[in-house]
Amino acid sequence: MKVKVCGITNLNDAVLSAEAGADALGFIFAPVSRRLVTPEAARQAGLGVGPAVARVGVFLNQGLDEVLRTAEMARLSALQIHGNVSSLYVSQLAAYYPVLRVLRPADLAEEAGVWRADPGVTLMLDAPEPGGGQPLDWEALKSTFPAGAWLAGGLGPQNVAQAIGVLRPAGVDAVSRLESRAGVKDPEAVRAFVRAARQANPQSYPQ
Ligand SMILES: O=C(O)c1ccccc1N[C@@H]1O[C@H](COP(=O)(O)O)[C@@H](O)[C@H]1O
Repeated sequence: MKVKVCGITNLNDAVLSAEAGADALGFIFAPVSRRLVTPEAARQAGLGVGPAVARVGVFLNQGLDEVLRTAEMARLSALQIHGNVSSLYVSQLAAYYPVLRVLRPADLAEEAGVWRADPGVTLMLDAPEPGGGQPLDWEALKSTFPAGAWLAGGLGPQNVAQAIGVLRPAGVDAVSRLESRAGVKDPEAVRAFVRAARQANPQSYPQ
């Protein structure tokens, strides 16, 4: 299972997250975000942690050209795509980068099946308001959570093990509960989150 620490805005937080054992760092380019980062800052932070850590750019309803130009400038290794976009849009991006396609629970029935046979697109379930720190109803999602999907939404050191036990996601992702303030990581929260995710045993919660 992969662990992503999102909302990275500086080299120091990138290094502490990588040293804590994160498999992926998230850089948010959605203009509405309180963790908005420039491509240059993302490039410096992402390249500062070496080749083993994925550098995921987060986008929300942004044009294809803007996404691809930003990805190139920031030296991203993958794209996380939120928003009301077409499957053609996602497929066009997936021709250049591995894609995490973020869906809300309400979107699952309509869109989850589209990507089942596409290895270049991985689903991630998140709350309707991304970056809001609101957990999903994991029990309610048990019957529809797609195999191989990642999970986000209000995850932190205190609840990630339970979420893993209920849904067995292929990856977990968090931002709000890992910060001392928007855009700045709390080192101990990051370390505790990665540790809790790594130690979680999917068999340890009654199914
Ligand atoms: O965090 C944001 O500001 C944000 C803005 C626009 C799109 C995505 C954003 N964050 C993503 O939301 C998940 C869940 O956040 P949280 O842990 O519930 O606060 C986060 O991992 C980002 O990928």
